[in-house]
Amino acid sequence: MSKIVIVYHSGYGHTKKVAEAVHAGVLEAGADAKLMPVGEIDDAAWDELAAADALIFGAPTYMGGPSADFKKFADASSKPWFGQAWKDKIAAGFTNSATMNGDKFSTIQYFVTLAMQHSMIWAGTGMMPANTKAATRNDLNFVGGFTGLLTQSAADASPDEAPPPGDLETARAFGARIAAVTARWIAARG
Ligand SMILES: Cc1cc2nc3c(=O)[nH]c(=O)nc-3n(C[C@H](O)[C@H](O)[C@H](O)COP(=O)(O)O)c2cc1C
Repeated sequence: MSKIVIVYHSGYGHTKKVAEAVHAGVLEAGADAKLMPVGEIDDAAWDELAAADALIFGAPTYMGGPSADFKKFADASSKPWFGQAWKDKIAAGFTNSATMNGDKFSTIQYFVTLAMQHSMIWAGTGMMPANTKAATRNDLNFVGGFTGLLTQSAADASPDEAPPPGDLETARAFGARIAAVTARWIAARG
């Protein structure tokens, strides 16, 4: 069974909701999944990251990039980077923010760069966007991420209210996809 760690930061709980939905999707797809908030990473957690087959990065978009807490984790990952401990693991990422666009892609692009520095294998959403006239807010992939999962939480909504159900369903499907990609990668690797 493949092991997938969702390593994320959430300042106010919205991105945590997304992380939990991604986690549920990974489990539903039959992989072993662990939620790892960046604030709780100790030596044992670094070992778990090194032992995983896939890492899914998650952070809210703050000021057009990943939150500082996530960046602190990324900087600390220079230690496994020295020995290329994450080489050839599957990598994927998600971000949540208040504005529909809000420069979310800068955060996803940062995750891709982080993954490439670690010599990981990036996997995108593999989902078509809901972008027709008939599309509604709770359709799968309404926010329209290809490179990474994008979700939106209204600025005045609590984590109980946002992101909306369609975005959380998209997060579950994303988790299931990354689990499927990881299973294929492991099988091919032998
Ligand atoms: C310091 C700060 C900067 C923010 N910058 C952005 C931004 O650049 N784009 C955006 O769409 N939303 C921005 N927001 C809104 C958050 O992304 C949004 O509230 C998100 O749901 C917070 O997720 P969290 O509850 O997991 O922290 C910002 C919020 C804060 C607190």
